[in-house]
Amino acid sequence: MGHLQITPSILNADFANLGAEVARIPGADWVHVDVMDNHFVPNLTFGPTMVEALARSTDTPLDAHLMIEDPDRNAVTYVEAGCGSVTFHVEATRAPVRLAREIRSHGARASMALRPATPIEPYADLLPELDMVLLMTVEPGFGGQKFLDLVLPKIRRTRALLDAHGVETWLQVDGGVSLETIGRCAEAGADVFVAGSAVYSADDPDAMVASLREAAAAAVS
Ligand SMILES: O=C(CO)[C@@H](O)[C@H](O)COP(=O)(O)O
Ligand SMILES: [Co+2]
Repeated sequence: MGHLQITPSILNADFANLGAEVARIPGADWVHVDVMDNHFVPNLTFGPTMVEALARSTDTPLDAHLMIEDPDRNAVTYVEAGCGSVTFHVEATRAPVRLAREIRSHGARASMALRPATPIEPYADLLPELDMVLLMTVEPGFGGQKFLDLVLPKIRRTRALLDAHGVETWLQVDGGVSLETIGRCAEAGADVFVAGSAVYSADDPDAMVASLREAAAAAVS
């Protein structure tokens, strides 16, 4: 397991002031940008032009979560826009190995996301091709949803598969992560934590980033 990282999602931030919103979380390891196309999920956010502007506004690396159809066609655009990590959904791609290799060859970390009901086992042999696996702990599409405890066994099984492969692949969880739920995720084996509403509904978002980090560390100490 790598060191514990906190990756705030700007989905619940003020979209009219994104540069300023990101400046409120200097303690974040990454900024998580949720790209939604209104096809793969029933919500629409922003595309590469916005992401590129955001990348210029901060030194914190961007972690793009692509909830789009046909990521095979568009994922590299987000590397070119300045993202240090690009996550595609396995349910949306025709060729996950080719896509992961393409993202890596353009210089970004390659990551693959699974919806809550998608099992990890069919993809076990792909893990060495990936820098990160993202397990969704809500149905993708919206911030502020309730954490799905039913994903916890899959987090444990994914951690066991990663350990069995002996790879450095990070294990990210996304959806409903808060002070109340982050300990369960860490204890199950996650090491990268996306938190949207928990961070941006806090009076002091950066203090919440620190508190989340402490809560995750306490669960595995
Ligand atoms: O990808 C998604 C939602 O589809 C997430 O990144 C959420 O935006 C996280 O928000 P919270 O569940 O933490 O409020
Ligand atoms: Co996300």
